[in-house]
Amino acid sequence: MSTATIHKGLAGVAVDTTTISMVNPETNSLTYRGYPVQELAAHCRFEEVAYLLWHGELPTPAQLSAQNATERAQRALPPELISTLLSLPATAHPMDSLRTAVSILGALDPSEEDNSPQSNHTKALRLFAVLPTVVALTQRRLRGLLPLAPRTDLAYAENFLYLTFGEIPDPVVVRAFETSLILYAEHSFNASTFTSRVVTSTLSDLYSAVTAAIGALKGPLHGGANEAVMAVLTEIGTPARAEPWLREALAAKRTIMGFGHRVYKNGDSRVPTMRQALAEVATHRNGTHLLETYEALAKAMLTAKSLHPNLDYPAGPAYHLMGFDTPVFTPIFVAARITGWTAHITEQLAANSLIRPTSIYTGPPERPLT
Ligand SMILES: CC(=O)SCCNC(=O)CCNC(=O)[C@H](O)C(C)(C)COP(=O)(O)OP(=O)(O)OC[C@H]1O[C@@H](n2cnc3c(N)ncnc32)[C@H](O)[C@@H]1OP(=O)(O)O
Ligand SMILES: O=C([O-])CC(=O)C(=O)O
Repeated sequence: MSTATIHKGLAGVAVDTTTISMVNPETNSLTYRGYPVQELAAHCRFEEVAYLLWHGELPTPAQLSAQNATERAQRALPPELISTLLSLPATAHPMDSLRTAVSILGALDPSEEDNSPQSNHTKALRLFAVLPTVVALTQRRLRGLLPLAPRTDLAYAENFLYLTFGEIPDPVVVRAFETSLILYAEHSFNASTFTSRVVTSTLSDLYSAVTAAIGALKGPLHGGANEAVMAVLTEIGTPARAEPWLREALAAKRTIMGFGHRVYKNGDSRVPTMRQALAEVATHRNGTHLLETYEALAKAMLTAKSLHPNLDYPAGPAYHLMGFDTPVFTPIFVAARITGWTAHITEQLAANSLIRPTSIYTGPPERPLT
């Protein structure tokens, strides 16, 4: 029997260094390239944060306008992609559509196999530009609406919302949406980012790494929780039901989506900022009742299990009040996290080592076949 120690779920195991973000559960802080995420959310546009994650520094005005021009010029989807997306069953989960879209974009890209930093940056910016168009197409399809053409005169967040709803909502909603994108952009070696690094470590291509990362993010223990939270809040219905609902759910050994975190044990650094954004949208969009149910469940969960909410908890109801259908919540997370994933893919390639852990065999001992 081996004496090797098993680290189930790789909990607490540091597998590499990174310069992209630092999650510090002791100080309850998160920095991107050294900048506190709350400050970035308060002062930056999402395009600037994307630049920061990719390049390590915030852009100068000239660098930002060059990036914006390239991004805006690439927002439209190739016709082959539109027809494939529209050929998928209308019941397909939007995460499946998104995963398929990235895979098709890889197959259509003649430079797919070029893993140079320049080529991969070009691909990252292209995915950043087109993902809102794909998400909006899937959202409109859920409502039986035709896709809209992207607008090059609008900034990233405004264009995303316009493509989805056919109009640009109030600045309160735009800002809350952009806040969520900035908070979702990057979070060190989470499961989906690690997945992208594992795929990259085999010297596979960026599209394959992102496709795999989308699959990892879809799960309800990771990004899929923002959709599951909305199901829970809908099931609870009223603030007064939160405590008895939780008692029954915990007695039935249910996992309460949107609570707990592998790294933060005393609260997710991003939640206060997103909770504030949720409160602003709730005031603006007649969502006080939902906010009260949100608060009642969070309070009951802290009392019953000493567990704090994670970012998916405020993001889910905020997206609901903004007007998105629940199956589109995790795809929005993808559109934001493409920045972090692609920064990590570049970092992995710059100092690559095949990621291949070991296991301890506990099956039958060797035995003869005949
Ligand atoms: C953006 C993101 O991806 S954030 C994460 C989003 N995911 C969710 O919200 C899903 C719900 N949460 C969970 O399932 C977990 O908290 C995870 C997967 C996020 C983290 O899990 P781990 O780090 O493995 O924590 P672990 O499972 O060891 O939890 C410790 C204890 O708290 C309990 N616990 C943790 N989270 C929850 C929860 N959401 N509901 C009920 N109990 C929970 C566990 O059952 C365990 O109890 P035990 O010691 O009696 O067995
Ligand atoms: O870090 C994690 O394990 C999950 C998470 O919060 C994220 O990816 O944003």
